[in-house]
Amino acid sequence: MTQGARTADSMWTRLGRVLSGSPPVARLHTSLLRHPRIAKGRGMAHEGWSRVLDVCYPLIVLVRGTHRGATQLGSWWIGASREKRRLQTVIVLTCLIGVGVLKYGPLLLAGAFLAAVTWLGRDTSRKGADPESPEHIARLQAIYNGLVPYLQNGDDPDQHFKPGGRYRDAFTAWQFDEQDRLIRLRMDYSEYFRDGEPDSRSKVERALEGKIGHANEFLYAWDEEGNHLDVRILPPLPEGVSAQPWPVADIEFVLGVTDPGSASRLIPVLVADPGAGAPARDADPATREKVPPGFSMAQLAPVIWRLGAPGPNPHLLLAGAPASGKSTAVRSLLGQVLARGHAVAVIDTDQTAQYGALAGQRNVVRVTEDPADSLELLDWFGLEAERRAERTPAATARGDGASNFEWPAAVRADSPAGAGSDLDSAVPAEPPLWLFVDNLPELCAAAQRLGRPDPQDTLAALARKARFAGTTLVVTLRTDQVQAMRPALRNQLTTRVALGRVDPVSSTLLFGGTLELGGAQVMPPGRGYVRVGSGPVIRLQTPYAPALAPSAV
Ligand SMILES: Nc1ncnc2c1ncn2[C@@H]1O[C@H](COP(=O)(O)OP(=O)(O)OP(=O)(O)O)[C@@H](O)[C@H]1O
Repeated sequence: MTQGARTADSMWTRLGRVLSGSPPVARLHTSLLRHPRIAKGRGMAHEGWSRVLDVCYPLIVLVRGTHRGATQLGSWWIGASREKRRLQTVIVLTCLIGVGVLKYGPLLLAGAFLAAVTWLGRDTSRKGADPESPEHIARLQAIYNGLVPYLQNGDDPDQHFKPGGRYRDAFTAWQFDEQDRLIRLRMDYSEYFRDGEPDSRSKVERALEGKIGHANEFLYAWDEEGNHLDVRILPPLPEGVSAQPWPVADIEFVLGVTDPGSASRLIPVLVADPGAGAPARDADPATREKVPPGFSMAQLAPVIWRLGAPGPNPHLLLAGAPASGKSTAVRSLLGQVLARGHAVAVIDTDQTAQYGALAGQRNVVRVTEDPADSLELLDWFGLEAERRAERTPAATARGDGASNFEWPAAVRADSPAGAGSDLDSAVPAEPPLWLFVDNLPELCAAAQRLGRPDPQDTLAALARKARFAGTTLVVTLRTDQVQAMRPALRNQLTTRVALGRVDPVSSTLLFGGTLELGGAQVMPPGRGYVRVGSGPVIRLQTPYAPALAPSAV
């Protein structure tokens, strides 16, 4: 805030205090101040007054300097003895006259006077004071104080964190956004702090979240070599985004939306206004022109999963906490896949009947819930991928005949023969084929119960072949089950999504590095993180996709 604005503010505050002496006047005063026109007028008056003060600032400095000089001269005159005063006055006057009679003497004297009064008139009110605003100082100091119990170390020669210390002893950089929210904080800590131990880090991260606010999301970058912690505090991503026809290329699939800074482009997205009820799932390009009531069109950053021919990241691993939105994300993807005429097979060993509405739809090869049927479908998929890999790759990759393709009755669940017989029969010209496995550990447990080999080996082999067969795998599981997953399969599923909170171990397995994610104790459904191939880890909000007929997705 400029000095002018501060002065104007205190003027209004004083006036308010005088006026608000008695309750009725106080009420009138408050309601007057809150009146939109008066508030606007006050804002304009503040602005105008601070501009006037800014323009007149040099004059103010000169007047203040002259005044301070005159005051100092006055006190010298009163304090000095008569003889001393006389002698010093004669010396100074002689010097001034001597300089004044020189060629450029008057100019020199005027310059010296200006320099002296400018120096005397300088703003000394904040000399040595912290340049941050008092509100920011209070917030940063509160965060510092909250970290002291976890980061103080008696052996630290720099004593970055100590009771009674100042936030500047440890914090090296911070940033507030236009809404005055802290969005970045960088700090140094003792070299003796055990930053390699997840437990120690976790305590610091939870303390930071407690002090900065659980409503935010946090990205932590621990620099173990340099003993620095860089924290990024991110605002919530937009909610109310539902599955809709995304304006993207045919080889692109939208996994959700992210921060504008994390995407290379923005696209128009229909967003439900808060409290508008169910998201507009059935919005189509025509309604984009005319936004339905309760919705607005926003330019949002999409998370794009690009599937080329063959693509570098053709398989997706979707991990998430219970009820974090895994099946919903799968449904959103299924809708996009089917809308492009691709074929899908779904294994839902969870038996949640989430995908029941898909059975019998065009290009839905089969939806299985029964473990034996699921394993059979997996076997068929393996043979089919092998057969496709041996056939003309170009035809498969292009998806020639995708829209007119008829699946043989043998593999369709809605046909009488579809319950398992002859699944390995040959299939003619083909659209790209997808296999969705919702809840992989359930399928593994079922295979074990039936005395069958671990499906993870089959899936890993399938994933390797799939690059040349035009097939794509999408596998979901709970985040805490990522550790138990076979690396051979995990390494093949290079597009990674984690919904909900992610513990440090799973985060490292899914996203690598020392990046740690934290934030709200309860994240909204569909909120998480994503990394496509070797790209950066970015935030993700998946679209809402209710279990309806996929033709409307
Ligand atoms: N992107 C989203 N926007 C709004 N609501 C969502 C979103 N994703 C999921 N939900 C809601 O969250 C709830 C749980 O979703 P879902 O069943 O997809 O989670 P899940 O992780 O598959 O659950 P489970 O662990 O039981 O398999 C549902 O009520 C769903 O409607």
